[in-house]
Amino acid sequence: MTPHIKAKKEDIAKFVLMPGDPLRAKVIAEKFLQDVRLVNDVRNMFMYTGYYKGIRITVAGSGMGCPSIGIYSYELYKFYDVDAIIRIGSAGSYKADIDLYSIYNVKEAYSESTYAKVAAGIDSEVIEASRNLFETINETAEEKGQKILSGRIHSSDVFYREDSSLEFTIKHNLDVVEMESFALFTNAITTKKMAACLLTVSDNLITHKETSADDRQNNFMGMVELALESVLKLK
Ligand SMILES: O=P(O)(O)O[C@H]1O[C@H](CO)[C@@H](O)[C@H]1O
Ligand SMILES: O=c1cc[nH]c(=O)[nH]1
Repeated sequence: MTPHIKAKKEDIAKFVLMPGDPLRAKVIAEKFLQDVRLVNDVRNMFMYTGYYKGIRITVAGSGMGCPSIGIYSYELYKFYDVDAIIRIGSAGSYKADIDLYSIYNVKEAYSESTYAKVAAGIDSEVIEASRNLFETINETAEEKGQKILSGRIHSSDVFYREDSSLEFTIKHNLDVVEMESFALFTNAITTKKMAACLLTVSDNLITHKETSADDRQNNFMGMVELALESVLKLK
C-alpha cells in the first residue's frame, strides 16, 4: 500500500496500461481483460488487474498532468515492482494533416515542465521513451498492418493558453500535445524501468475538428489493442 494506491503488492501486474481517465481504465478492463478485479479506488483512481491472452496486466488511471502521473507511476515502479508502463492517452494535433483518430507512438517528449529537474536532477527539456519498448510497439504495429505515426511530442503543463500562436511547435518540432509522458519517461529512467506512450488524436488545434468526451472514454481502442499486443512480446 502507498498513500495513493491501496492494492496489495501482489494485486498489481508487472505490465501496466495507463490512461489518464480512470473511467477509460474501467472500459478497457471490462472489454479486454479476463478474470478482472478492481484493485484500487483511492481517490476514484481506478486500477484493474486481469489477463489478456494469458498475460497478467493492470490497467490504471493516471489522472491529468505530470504531477499526477508522476505520483502513480513512481509508486507503481518503486513499490509495486512494475516493469513497464504504456500510457494510452488522447492528444491534440498541432498539424492540419494529423487527423482525428491518428495513433502516435511517442519517441520523445518535450516539456517546459520542471518535473525531470526537480524529481531526478535531469536538466533536459526532452526525455525519451524507453527505446526497446518504443521499437517493440512500432514492430507490433507493422505486423498488425496498423498505420501509426511517431516522433517528438509536447508534454504540456497547460491545457488552456491565452496566447494561441503555435510558433514554438515549429521551433521544437512538435506534432501533437498531451500532458503526462515527460514525467512518466523521467520516472522510468530514475527507477530503471520501461515506459512508452501511445496517443490517439482527439482534437486538431489547426482545423478545430474534435471528438466528444464520450468518444475519448469509449472509442480509442485501436491504440489499446496495439499496447496489449506489444505487452505480449515483453513476457
Ligand atoms: O486522455 P488523457 O490520457 O487524459 O490525456 C490527455 O487528456 C487530458 C486533457 O484533456 C490530459 O490528461 C492529456 O494528456
Ligand atoms: O493535452 C491535450 C490533450 C488533447 N488535446 C489537447 O489540446 N491537449
